[in-house]
Amino acid sequence: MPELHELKDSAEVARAVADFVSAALAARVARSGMASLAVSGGRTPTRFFEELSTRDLPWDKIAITLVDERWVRETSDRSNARLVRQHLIQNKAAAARFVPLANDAPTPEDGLFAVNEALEEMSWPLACAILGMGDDGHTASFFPNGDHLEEAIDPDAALGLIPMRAPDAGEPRITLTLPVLLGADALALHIEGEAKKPVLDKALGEGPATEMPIRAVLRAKPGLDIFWCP
Ligand SMILES: O=C1O[C@H](COP(=O)(O)O)[C@@H](O)[C@H](O)[C@H]1O
Repeated sequence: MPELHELKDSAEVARAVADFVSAALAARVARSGMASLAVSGGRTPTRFFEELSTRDLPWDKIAITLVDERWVRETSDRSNARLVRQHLIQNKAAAARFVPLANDAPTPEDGLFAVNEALEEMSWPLACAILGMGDDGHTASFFPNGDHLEEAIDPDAALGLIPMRAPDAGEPRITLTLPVLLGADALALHIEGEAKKPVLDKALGEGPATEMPIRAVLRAKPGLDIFWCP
């Protein structure tokens, strides 16, 4: 069963997730001298990003990337990188190195090589990864009916980063794959709002992971920490 942390409100969740991330980053820097964090985009993480950005951490030894990205320019308000720059790479965390998952190439396929090269400069495996979840049960860019979904949620996936297109994904996407996320020292799911609880309950039930891809994570990591508030 997952470890469900039910918090009062968004501010409490932000503090709890920031505590979780800070502990993982501090432990890894103490052990290895540097650490990497992968965060989600979307609407949920803003407050958590702002809280984390104020924490006393050795930010100059920390690299931050995303678990997934929409293939748009950073000027777009759909850009997850834009969200990270505006709300996380601020305050004390301004000293961290941010490695975006998108570039100016016209498609994720065209940009993949350069993104992989940039990611290689980070320390691996991740010290921490924070996932979100959409109302359709997608996480990262593991979308139902995604053209590379089966490859992305294969625990033995050969690639760590792959493009993804799906009918409900909006833009073309790029996403870290399941084994990269599972390899993190600390992995958690951060969700907020009454509407997400029944989605989570359904995901914890039976059914194919391709229908609700968050199941791939819940099943591979049964003790997953889940942070939620109404
Ligand atoms: O498109 C995305 O959506 C999910 C969930 O976002 P939310 O707006 O419901 O919080 C997010 O985790 C993912 O990173 C993002 O690309």
